[in-house]
Amino acid sequence: MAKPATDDARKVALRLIAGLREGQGLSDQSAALRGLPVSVQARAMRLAATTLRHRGRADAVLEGFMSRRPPAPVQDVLQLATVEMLELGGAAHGVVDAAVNLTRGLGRKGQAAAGMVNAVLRKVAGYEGWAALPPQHLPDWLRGPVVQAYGETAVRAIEAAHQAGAPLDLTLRPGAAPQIEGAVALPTGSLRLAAQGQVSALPGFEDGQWWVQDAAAALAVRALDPQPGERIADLCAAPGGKTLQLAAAGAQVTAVDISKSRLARLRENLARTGLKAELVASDVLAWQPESAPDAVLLDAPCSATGTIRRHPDLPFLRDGSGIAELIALQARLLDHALMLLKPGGRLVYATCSLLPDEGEEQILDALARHPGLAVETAELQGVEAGWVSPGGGLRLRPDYWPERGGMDGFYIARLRKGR
Ligand SMILES: C[S@@+](CC[C@H](N)C(=O)[O-])C[C@H]1O[C@@H](n2cnc3c(N)ncnc32)[C@H](O)[C@@H]1O
Repeated sequence: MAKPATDDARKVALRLIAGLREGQGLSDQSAALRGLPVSVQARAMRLAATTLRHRGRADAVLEGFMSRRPPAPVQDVLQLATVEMLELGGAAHGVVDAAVNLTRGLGRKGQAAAGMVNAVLRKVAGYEGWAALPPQHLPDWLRGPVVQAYGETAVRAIEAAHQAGAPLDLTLRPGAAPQIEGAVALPTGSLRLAAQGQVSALPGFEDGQWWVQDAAAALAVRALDPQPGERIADLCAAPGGKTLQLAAAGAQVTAVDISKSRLARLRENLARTGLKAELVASDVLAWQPESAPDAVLLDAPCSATGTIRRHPDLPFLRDGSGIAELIALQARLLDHALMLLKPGGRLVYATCSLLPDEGEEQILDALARHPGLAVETAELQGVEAGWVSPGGGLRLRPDYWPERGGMDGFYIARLRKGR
């Protein structure tokens, strides 16, 4: 008989997956986890995330054993059970029994489908081609432009990186050297851990020696090269990985973000690390500092398509319909940030997107709008020559460093304002 905790985790994982159809991402659904033992929460999250990472492959297997696709909640059960057996090595007997019970719990349609679920999953249990199935494709709205930008072979490698998921990267405070078992120093300076355990239990968390930040994200501040005492505006700052880097370098940081709840997380991060920054809750477009900053970091809101390794729900939540609006907002934010910056000052523009429209193209358009503005190629430790795009910015992709565990997709450009 399956353990009750495992059954609970499956039930919660299915609730989380169903929530995507209501537009709720995995991390938006913490209410579904409230009150459950931590182990069940962790197992449910892992099951839901793994199912989403392999959903397309599970469908490919299931299609071979069904003449018609069942209603969505039944398909969710089939996908979850398929991934549990073929990817996570769950014992067929327990997984199939649990899936049949979960299907029966879906009301009248579920009662009618239980026999089919039982029969199909017994066949799935004997399926032998799982390892050879290609990673699931990006959704069409994203795949098209990304294939156009990087080519089919690169996109397959990006899809493989999404399937593999992400390790845990830490940015160290200058001088910190925490002893974390299994941690490996990356060429760019971040520390990487393969295992995703409880972050707050790792050495150096309590005394703020480091913070969690993907290795690609950490390069935006390195490109800005903050100097002690410089006045730096960190625009779109929360939850603040980059604010912490700027403050740790000794800069006087003003961190601006429109979201009060995200700024509260930034405040917690500052308290834990003992680092200092002035926090401003405001729309960047309405913010006017008393004097022009020496440098600006603009980590603009974007499609976040570079973070699918860590957010496997994203392809199922978005349909690309909001991208044009985001691109227009990024351009307005960039113009405003340039207007605030002192003449001759530097500005780093960053987006965690795979789409050139939110990166390379955005900068080309800004250069055309602002005579005197120039892109500077930042020479950074550990950055490979092939990551520098023809326009001089850094194009980072999830398929880079495959032997090390990849990195988030990012675009980072350092600009110099005319005098
Ligand atoms: C990519 S995230 C920033 C991540 C952050 N820089 C870090 O390193 O942790 C984008 C942020 O932009 C903020 N944002 C979106 N539109 C904004 C606006 N018009 N003014 C200020 N902040 C905005 C969001 O609240 C979100 O926190």
